[in-house]
Amino acid sequence: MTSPPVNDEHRIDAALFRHLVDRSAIPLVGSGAASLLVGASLAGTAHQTLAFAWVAAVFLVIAIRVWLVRRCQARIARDGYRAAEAHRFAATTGLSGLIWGCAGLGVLNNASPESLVVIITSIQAMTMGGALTLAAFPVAFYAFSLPAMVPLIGALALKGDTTGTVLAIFSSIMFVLIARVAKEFNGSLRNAWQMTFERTDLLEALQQSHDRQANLANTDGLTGIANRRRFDDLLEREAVRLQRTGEPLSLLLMDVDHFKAYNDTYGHLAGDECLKRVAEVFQAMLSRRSDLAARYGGEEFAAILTETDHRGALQVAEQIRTGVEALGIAHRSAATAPHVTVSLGVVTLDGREPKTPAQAIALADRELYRAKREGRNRIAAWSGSGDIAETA
Ligand SMILES: Nc1nc2c(ncn2[C@@H]2O[C@H](COP(=O)(O)OP(=O)(O)OP(=O)(O)O)[C@@H](O)[C@H]2O)c(=O)[nH]1
Repeated sequence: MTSPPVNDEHRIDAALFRHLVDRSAIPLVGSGAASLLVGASLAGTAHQTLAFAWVAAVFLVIAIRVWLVRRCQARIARDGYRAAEAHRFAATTGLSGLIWGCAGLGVLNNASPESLVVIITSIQAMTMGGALTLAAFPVAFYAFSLPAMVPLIGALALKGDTTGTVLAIFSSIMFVLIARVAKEFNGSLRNAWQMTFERTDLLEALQQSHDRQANLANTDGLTGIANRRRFDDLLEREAVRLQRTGEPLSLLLMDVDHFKAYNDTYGHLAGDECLKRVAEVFQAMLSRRSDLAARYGGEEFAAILTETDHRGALQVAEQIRTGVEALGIAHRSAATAPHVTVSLGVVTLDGREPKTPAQAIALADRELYRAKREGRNRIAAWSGSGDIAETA
C-alpha cells in the first residue's frame, strides 16, 4: 500500500524541495528589503559608500538566486527531483548568508549604536525568516544562517565591552532557538507530506481494487471476454441511444453446434478449451472499439455491433463463422462437419420499429434457432425490412 521507506524519503525530499523552490520569492524579497533598511540606516554616515556597495552585493546575489531558482524549476520539470540540484540551491543560500555575515563584521567597524541595532535585528530577523522559509531543506537553512550569524556573534564577542558580550550571548541563544524552530518545522512538514502520500497511495490502491472488482464482475471467468451482465448493461444503453439517434444497431447470437456431443466425446476440460478458442475468434472479428463480444451463457455467445447496418452485421457474422471453421477443432461426433462449427442469429434494429432489449434478444434467438433448424454452421438474419436467411 505504501512505498518502501527509501522511496518515501525521496518522495518527501522531492516534494519539500519543490515547495521550497516554488516559494523562494519570499526570502529573496525579505533579503532585498532588509538590505535596503540596513543601507538606509547607514546613509549619511562614514560607512555610507561601503554600505551602498554592500546593498549592491546583496542585490547581485538575489539576481544569481533568481536565475538559479528558474534553472532549478526547469530542471525539476524536465528530469524530476535531483539531490545535486538541491545542494546547488543551498550553495546560493550560503552566498546570501555570507553577504549578511559581512554586515555582521561591520559591527566590528565602529558602527553607531543605531546602526548596530538595525544590523543585529536585521540578521536575526533574516535568520528567523530563514527558519520558516528554508526549513523545508535544512541544508539550505544552515548554509544561510551559519555564515550570517557566526560573524555577527564573533564580532560582538570580540568588541570587548559588556554590551557586546551580552549581545553575543543573546544572539547565540537566539540562534540555537531559531535552529530548533527550523528542526521542528521541518519535522512537521515531513509528517504532513508523509500523510499526504499515504492518503494518495491509499486512494490509488482503493481505486485499483475497485477497478479490479468492477472488471471481475463484468468478465467471464472461463473465456476472459465480457459476461452477460456487461452485455445486458450495454444493450440497455444502446437501445436508448438507438431511439435517440436512429443509427442502426446489430446483435449477434452465436451457439456452438453439437457441443453436448463434443463434451461427451472429448471431455468437459477439452470442451472448456474449445469454448476459449471460439471466444477468441468471436472477439477478434469485432473491429470497432464500441463493439462488445460477450459470453451469453454456456456455449452461447452474443455481440453488440454499434452503428452497424444489416449488411455489415452479416459480414461480421460470416467472418466469425468461417473463422471458427478455420480453427479446425476436430469434432468426430458432429453430424454437421468433422470439425467444430457455429450457428449465428443476426438482428439489425434501425429505430423505426422500436424494440426493447428483451425483444431484440428474442428476435436474435429466434434467428439462431432457425439457423440450427436449417442445418447448423450457418447464419439466419432478421432486419426491420423482413427475414433474410444466409447459409454457409
Ligand atoms: N465444457 C463446457 N461445456 C459447457 C459449458 N457450458 C455449457 N456447456 C455444455 O454445452 C452443451 C450444450 O448442449 P445443447 O444445448 O444440447 O446444444 P448442442 O449439443 O450444442 O446442440 P446444438 O446447439 O443443437 O447444436 C451442454 O452439454 C452443456 O453442458 C462450459 O462452460 N464448458
